[in-house]
Amino acid sequence: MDLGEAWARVLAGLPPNQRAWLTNSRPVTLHESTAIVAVPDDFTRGQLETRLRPDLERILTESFGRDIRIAVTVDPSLDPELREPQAPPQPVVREPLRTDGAFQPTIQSALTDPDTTGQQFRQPPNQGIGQQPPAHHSGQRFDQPAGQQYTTQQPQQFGAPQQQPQQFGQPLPNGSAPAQPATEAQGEARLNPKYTFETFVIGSSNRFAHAAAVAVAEAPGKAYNPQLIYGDSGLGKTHLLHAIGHYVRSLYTGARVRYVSSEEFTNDFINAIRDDKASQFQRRYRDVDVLLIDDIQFLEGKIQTQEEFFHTFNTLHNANKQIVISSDRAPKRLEALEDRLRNRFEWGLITDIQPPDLETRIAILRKKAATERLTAPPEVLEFIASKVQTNIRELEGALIRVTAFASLNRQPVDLSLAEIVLKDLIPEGSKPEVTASMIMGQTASYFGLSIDDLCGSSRSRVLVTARQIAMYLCRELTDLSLPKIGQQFGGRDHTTVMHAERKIRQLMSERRSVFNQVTELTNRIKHQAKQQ
Ligand SMILES: Nc1ncnc2c1ncn2[C@@H]1O[C@H](COP(=O)(O)OP(=O)(O)OP(=O)(O)O)[C@@H](O)[C@H]1O
Repeated sequence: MDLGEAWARVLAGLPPNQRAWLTNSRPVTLHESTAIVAVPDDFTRGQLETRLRPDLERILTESFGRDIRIAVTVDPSLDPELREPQAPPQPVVREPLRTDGAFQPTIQSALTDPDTTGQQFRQPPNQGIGQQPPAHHSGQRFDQPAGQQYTTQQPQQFGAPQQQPQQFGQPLPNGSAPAQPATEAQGEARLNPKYTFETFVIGSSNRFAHAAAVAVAEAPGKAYNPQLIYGDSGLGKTHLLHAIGHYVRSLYTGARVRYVSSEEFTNDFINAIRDDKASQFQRRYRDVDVLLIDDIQFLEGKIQTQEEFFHTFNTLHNANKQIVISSDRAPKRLEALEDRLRNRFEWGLITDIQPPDLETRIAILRKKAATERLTAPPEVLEFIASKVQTNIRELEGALIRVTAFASLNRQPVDLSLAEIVLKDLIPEGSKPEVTASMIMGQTASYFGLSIDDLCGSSRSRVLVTARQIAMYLCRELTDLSLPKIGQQFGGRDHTTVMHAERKIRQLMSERRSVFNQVTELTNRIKHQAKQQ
């Protein structure tokens, strides 16, 4: 059965008062267990997401013989009143600019063979894994050099009236400059300039999440709301959240975008209560057009913060503002989160990211090497990609180690050198768990310091380096988030951890002593983890 047939059963199976809501709706596509349905306006979407959802999902589940959930997207062109009665004949354009929100073709064309009717997502032929989606993707070409896609020459005004879809950002000709300087984008929105769609490598493991993220950025508040991206640590969730933020800001002038980890949200909330600044806090998170909230699992068990986030969510959702959430688990498995929050997450589109396959890992390394100006021949990239399989952060870390070692020794990067540097990498799967306290303990004893020294405020040179190495290793060897690592080191801010990571990466290729210290410590820590 295809989605069209199943949808006919839905229409036949509903009572007339419910069926009326579906008059101008359209089933778009089925991806795994998610049926995407387009409706003409936000009000209808609200009805489908709440009142009609149980019946729709029941009939679809019966039709397909497996659990199906719906994700509802707004496509204003489905509104009969907005259709042009007699559109003048148009010349045939191979890659038309979309003016109606652009989200369904985006997600569909990114995932389907252009020659099929698009009822099933599947990998397009001729498309190498790890490459960009087809050129017709949302009317833009994807074979342009990095930095030239996803940008517009004249960003559109944000908050255009809903019935005027042509006001939404239209991807404009290629090669145009970003609408806003990176510094501004980094400021209020707090976005990492490196995490953009251009630097994100697409493979079968993340294609759906990526396509949905592009769709959401092109039509914030309309395409899918909320979008939830889940997957294991280091697979690119944060990267996608930031990429959405950048792209929205380049498409819509004045769009208010805010990225926050849920730990920061929690701390901010606690401080606001303490300092009696609740209304300031609320303005910060509610007066935005796009809220990107990372690692939502940290809200588990935090009742008051969940309550506050629930209201933030409702305020934004009611005002058709976009919410994008990341989590390390599917919402169903966020057991210590209140039902009403979990339930709201299910209103939108849930997308997962899986560990990348070998070709995608190689493509990621190739891109990383190009952006960081690291030189490594293909066989070395393949070797690294075959050694590190489940965490992209570790994959990048391995590349940095190999190239840093080569530069220190003034040797070319080749296979034998890579084998030497990575010989101690323990095969994944049997990977023992490394904890922050192990790293801190080993680092402290290696440098003849105490844990208190690492957590304290002394800025002597040895101490600063030791502290930064320990933070770097926490980043590389554990799944801890930046704020969590900051907390371990005497409640430091997450930006301090980011700085430490950058600093040590740099020092490793400049100072042999630092490279040796990091390597030696890694071995000791992994050895200890194996013993336990
Ligand atoms: N598909 C990809 N293409 C290019 N780089 C990627 C991709 N996926 C992840 N990365 C890189 O891998 C690193 C880790 O990614 P990121 O921090 O987004 O992971 P995460 O899923 O948010 O992890 P965590 O749950 O631990 O926060 C980043 O440097 C990111 O740029």
